[in-house]
Amino acid sequence: MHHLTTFSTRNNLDQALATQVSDLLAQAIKNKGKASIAVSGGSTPKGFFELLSQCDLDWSKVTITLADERWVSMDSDASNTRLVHENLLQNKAANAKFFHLKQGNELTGETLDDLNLAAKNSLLPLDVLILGMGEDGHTASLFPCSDEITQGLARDNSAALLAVQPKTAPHQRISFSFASLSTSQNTFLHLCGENKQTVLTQALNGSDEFEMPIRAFLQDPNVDTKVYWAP
Ligand SMILES: O=C1O[C@H](COP(=O)(O)O)[C@@H](O)[C@H](O)[C@H]1O
Repeated sequence: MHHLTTFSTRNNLDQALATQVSDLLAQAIKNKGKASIAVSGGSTPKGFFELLSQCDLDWSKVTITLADERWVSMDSDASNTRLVHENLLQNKAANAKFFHLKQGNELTGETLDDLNLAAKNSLLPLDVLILGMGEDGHTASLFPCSDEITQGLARDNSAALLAVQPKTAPHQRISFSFASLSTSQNTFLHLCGENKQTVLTQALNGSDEFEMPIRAFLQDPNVDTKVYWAP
C-alpha cells in the first residue's frame, strides 16, 4: 500500500524528509542503541542528503548503506557510494558507519555470500529505507528488463542481496531484494519531476510487478510506502 504526500518545491520535500528520517533514526537509537538506513543513488537524493547530513543525531550509532549499487569504481560519476560519501557522510553525519556493497573488483558468488551474511547480522531489518524509481518502474536495481527480476521480487527469497545485469541500463548492479527491503520499519519513495509523476500514475494503474517492480512496494498489502513527490 502507499500514501502520497505532495510538496510545492523540491527543497520543501528534502527538508521534510530529512526531518522525518532524522526523527526515525533518533527513535531507533533510543529504543535499541543503534539505527540502520538504506538510501538510493541516482540524481534525485543529493539535496536530501545534504540536509540530512546536518541533522543533530548520534551518527556514530547509525549504519548507512545503499538499496543498490552499480559495480563501478568509487571514483566513477556513476558510483552511488561516491554520491553518499560526497553528500551524506559529511558534516554531522561524517561519524556514521557505511556498509559498502561494492567489495573488490568482481561480483562473485563468494562476495555475495559474505555480504548476505554481514547484512543479515548487522543491518537488517532496516529502520529506514529511502527508495527511488527509474522511468522504467525499476526501484533499487530491481530492473524489469533483467533475468534476475523473478529472484529479486520473490517473497520467499532468503538472500538479502543479488547481482543484477540490466539490459536497458548500464553497469552490473548489486541490489537488496524485495524480500529483504520489505522488512524495513519505515519505507519512503522519493520522487521529483513531472516524468516521475507520470510513471507513478502508470504504476498505480496496473498490477504486473514484473513490468514495473516499484508496484511491489506500492501495492503489497504488507508494505506501507510513503511516497513523497515534488515537481
Ligand atoms: O540506477 C538507479 O536509478 C534509480 C533512480 O535514479 P534517478 O536518477 O531517477 O533518481 C535509483 O533509485 C537507484 O538507486 C540507482 O542505482
